[in-house]
Amino acid sequence: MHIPKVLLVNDEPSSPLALEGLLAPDADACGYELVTARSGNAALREVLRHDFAVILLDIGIPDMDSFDTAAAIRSHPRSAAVPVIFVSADAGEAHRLDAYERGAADYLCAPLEPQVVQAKVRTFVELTRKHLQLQAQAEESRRITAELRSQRLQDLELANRELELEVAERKQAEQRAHELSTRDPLTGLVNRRSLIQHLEHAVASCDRRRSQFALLFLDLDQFKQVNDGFGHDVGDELLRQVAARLSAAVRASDVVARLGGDEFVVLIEGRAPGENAARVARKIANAHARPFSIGGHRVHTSTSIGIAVYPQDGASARALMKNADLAMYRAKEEREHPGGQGRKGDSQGGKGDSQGGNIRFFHEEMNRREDEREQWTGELRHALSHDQLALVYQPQVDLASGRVRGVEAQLVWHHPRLGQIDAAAFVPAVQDRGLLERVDSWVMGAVCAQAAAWRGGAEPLSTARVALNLVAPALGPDLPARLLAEFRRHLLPAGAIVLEISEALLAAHHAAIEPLLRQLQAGGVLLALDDFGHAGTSLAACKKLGLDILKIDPAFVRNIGDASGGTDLVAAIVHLARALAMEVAAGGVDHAHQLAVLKTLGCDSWQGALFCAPRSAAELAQALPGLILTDLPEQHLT
Ligand SMILES: Nc1nc2c(ncn2[C@@H]2O[C@H](COP(=O)(O)OP(=O)(O)OP(=O)(O)O)[C@@H](O)[C@H]2O)c(=O)[nH]1
Repeated sequence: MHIPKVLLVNDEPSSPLALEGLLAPDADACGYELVTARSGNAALREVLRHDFAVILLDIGIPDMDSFDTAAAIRSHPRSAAVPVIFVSADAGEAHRLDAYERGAADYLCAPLEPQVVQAKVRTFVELTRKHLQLQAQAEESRRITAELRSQRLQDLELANRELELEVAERKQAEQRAHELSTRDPLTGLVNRRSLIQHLEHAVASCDRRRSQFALLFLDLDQFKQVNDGFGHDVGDELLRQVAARLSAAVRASDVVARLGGDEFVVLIEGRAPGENAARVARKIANAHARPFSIGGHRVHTSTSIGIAVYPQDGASARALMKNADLAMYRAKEEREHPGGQGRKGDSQGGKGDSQGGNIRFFHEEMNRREDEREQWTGELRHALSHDQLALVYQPQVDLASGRVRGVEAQLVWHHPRLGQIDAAAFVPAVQDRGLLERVDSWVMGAVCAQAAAWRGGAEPLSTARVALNLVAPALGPDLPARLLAEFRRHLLPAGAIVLEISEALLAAHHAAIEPLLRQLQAGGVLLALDDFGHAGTSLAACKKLGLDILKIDPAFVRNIGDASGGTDLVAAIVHLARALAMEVAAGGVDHAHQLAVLKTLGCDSWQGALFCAPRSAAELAQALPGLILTDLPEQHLT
């Protein structure tokens, strides 16, 4: 704490007015400091240097008049408020009054009474101390106020920063929520919901401007196999890379969306959208021709693309999507069943084959076909539950012995309107895989039951193996279990049942099918490759899969003897099948000369109208004995 000072202006320490000796003991006791000046000028210098509690001014100081000194002290702002006590040997009233008028706080006359002087000085010292205390307190409260203000400012700044941060976070969260609601999380493309909005916007703007836009609907081919073969992560990465290639193939203004699974949509606005769409579709298909490199794997894929143009191919966003989807579906069918009857798209729809995919434009005809398909599907569902399905059997004859070696069961439908129709007439129109699998279950049950019934009867059916065909487009993973359950339920011996597998099914699902085939063979079911030569299956694949029987496509049999080398082709097939230790059977044998050639080539068995058209089980059992003895054209068999 600041120590109060007292200035003694006194020229002569030994004079009767000498103040030092008088105040020194009191200064020590009361805690103040004495400063002495021996002249008026010295006093002024001290005043400029220190703050004093009180000044005791001896009137008889040298070099300046005491009153002038007092006036000089009072005139300076630093010392104006310091009380000045005059000390004088002159106790005259006039002198005293003069001193008070010049601002003296007190006037002391000799002889000085020490206690009085000390008491007066102490009072001013005490006042100064109080004043200093108050000043210190005021200073402290100013400091606290300043600190509080600064603290408050800091708090405010902090609160402000926190608020700004919260606002930014909220904005980010809103942005994220917006992206989540409009973007597909896997690929970052526009999602289905957002695409619908883009479409509706495009519809409105085209209506206003009387313009057009095109929609490309894409679906990857055999994507499931990528998941099954390489794992879901590779499937995900393929989807991401496909998304990137799609985005790279279109302009920035075009919208690329992922609907889900392996389905994508591209929306193309601007001039000549139809032509543009075809060009973009080719570009996209070509972009799929290059393999994708994923985690050390080279993954091949292709895409089926359907194109619909607004407004001619659909009067609303929804209708356009449906029709582009339909066109895509046709493109896929065309790819999976090239030249397939009933599955081939309409010739007016327009199609394009690029290496990495198949492209089709929508045409109204497709809708008509779709309606037909729906009708077939509904009627087949009804047929299944109303006993309208049946099996007919065509014998398969051993070429060497002429005896019936087996029968092929064929599915027919006693249609209430159309009469009896073959499976080929309706199966391609039914897209409901689940329904087709239910039909297959029925076929498996009926064939096994019939085979078991014949087993208990007369030759040759009691030893004939019964072949069956499936209608579902793929062998489901549970198929072996379903077929073997029927097989065992009817106590059939190994080799009693032959499963005929189409080439198309084998080609499309080669990797996944192998363990299923092994399971069937292990359970005693023989396996035949149906209609060989139809879809270009390699014999190496047959060998790898260990198939038992190879059935030559009737189309090749029909060409036996023609000028284009049909016989040579059949000869080559028989030869190769022999080299692979497979049994060879021929289907669709309608003429005796075909049979003669097949025998010469070393074919094992045959079936066809030449011997017997497909018949119901009962009719066949009745007809067989006579057929074996009488109908074979022996002259052609030698
Ligand atoms: N990896 C991955 N697979 C998915 C995703 N969403 C759906 N899938 C799978 O994608 C497959 C799509 O089915 P489909 O289109 O019928 O399969 P596909 O093999 O391409 O058949 P086609 O289109 O007839 O050629 C199914 O196996 C789904 O499980 C996904 O986000 N990631």
